[in-house]
Amino acid sequence: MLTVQQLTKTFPNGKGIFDVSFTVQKGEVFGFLGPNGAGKSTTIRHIMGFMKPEQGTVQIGCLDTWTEQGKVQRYLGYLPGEIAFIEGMTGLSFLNFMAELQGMKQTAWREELIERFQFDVKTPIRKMSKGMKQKVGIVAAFMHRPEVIILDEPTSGLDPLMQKVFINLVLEEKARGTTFLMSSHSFQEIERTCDRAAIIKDGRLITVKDIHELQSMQRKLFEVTFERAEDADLFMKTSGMLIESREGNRVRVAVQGEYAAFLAATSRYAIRNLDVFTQSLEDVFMNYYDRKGTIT
Ligand SMILES: Nc1ncnc2c1ncn2[C@@H]1O[C@H](COP(=O)(O)OP(=O)(O)OP(=O)(O)O)[C@@H](O)[C@H]1O
Repeated sequence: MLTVQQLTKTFPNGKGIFDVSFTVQKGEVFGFLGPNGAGKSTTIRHIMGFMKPEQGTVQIGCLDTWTEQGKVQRYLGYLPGEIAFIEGMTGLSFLNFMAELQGMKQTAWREELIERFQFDVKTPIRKMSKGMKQKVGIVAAFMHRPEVIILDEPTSGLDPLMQKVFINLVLEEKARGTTFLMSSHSFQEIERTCDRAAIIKDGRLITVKDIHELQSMQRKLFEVTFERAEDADLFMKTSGMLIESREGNRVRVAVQGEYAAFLAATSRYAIRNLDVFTQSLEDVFMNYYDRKGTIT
C-alpha cells in the first residue's frame, strides 16, 4: 500500500534522510521510532508529497506521492507534528474547511469522533490548549475515513485517557483495513497498535522489526527466594539457567521463553517467595538500537 524506495534528501547543513526504504501493507500499522532530529518528519513530508525527493520515490497504491500529489491526497489522512491552523478559526470552522477540501459529505463519523475526544468545537483555536488542538488534528485526519493515515507524534499533548481513546480508534480503523504510518516517541503506543516498527537514526533506517519478534526477545527476570541458602547454592550449580544475581537466599534468574525448564528446576526446592519482572519492549528495542547505533 505504501512503498518508500531509497528515499534521500540532503539539507544544506548535511543533515537529512539517506537511502530510506520500507513498505507498509494494507491494513498494517507501521511504527516509526527515533530520537529528535532522526528524520521521521522529513520522511513523512516526502510521503505526503510535500517535498521533492532528491533521490528515490514514495508510492501510495500505484501513485507517486510527489508527481501525483493532487490525486494521492484523496486517499490520505494526515496529522502533522505541528498543526498550522488558520488565524481566527474555531475547531468547527477548521474541520468544515478540511471537510470541504476532502469533498466530504457525511458528518456522522466526524460527530462521533468529536464526541469520543470530548472537546468543544466552538472554541477558537487560538484559545485551545496543545492537547485540544491535537484532538482537532486527529479528528481532521480520521473524519473522511481515508485509506491511509499518516500520523506524526499523534498523542503528544494528550492525557492518558485520551491516549487510550486514540489507541482504540487506531485499532478499530485498522480492523476495517485502514493502513497507518505513525511516528512516535512513545513505545507504549507503538507496542499497543503496531504490527511492525522501524527505527531511524541520523537519517538512516537502522532496522525494521516485527513487534511479535521483539516480544519473543523479551526476557523475564524471576526472583526466587529459597527457604535455605544451600538450596540457592545447589540451584545455581545445577539448574543450567542464566543467573543474573545472587544475594543470600535470593537468586535472580533470566528466562527467555524456557518457562517449563525454569519451573522444573525450581520445583525441587522449598521456595519462600517468587517475584517476576518483565523487561520492557522498549528496553529490548533500545538494546538493539544501541548495538546497531554504535556500528553506524
Ligand atoms: N528544512 C530543513 N532545513 C535544514 N535542515 C532540516 C530541515 N528540516 C529538517 N532538517 C534537519 O534534518 C534532520 C531531521 O529532521 P526531522 O524533523 O525529520 O527529524 P524528526 O525525526 O522528525 O525529529 P523530531 O522527533 O524532533 O520531530 C534534523 O537534523 C533537522 O535539523
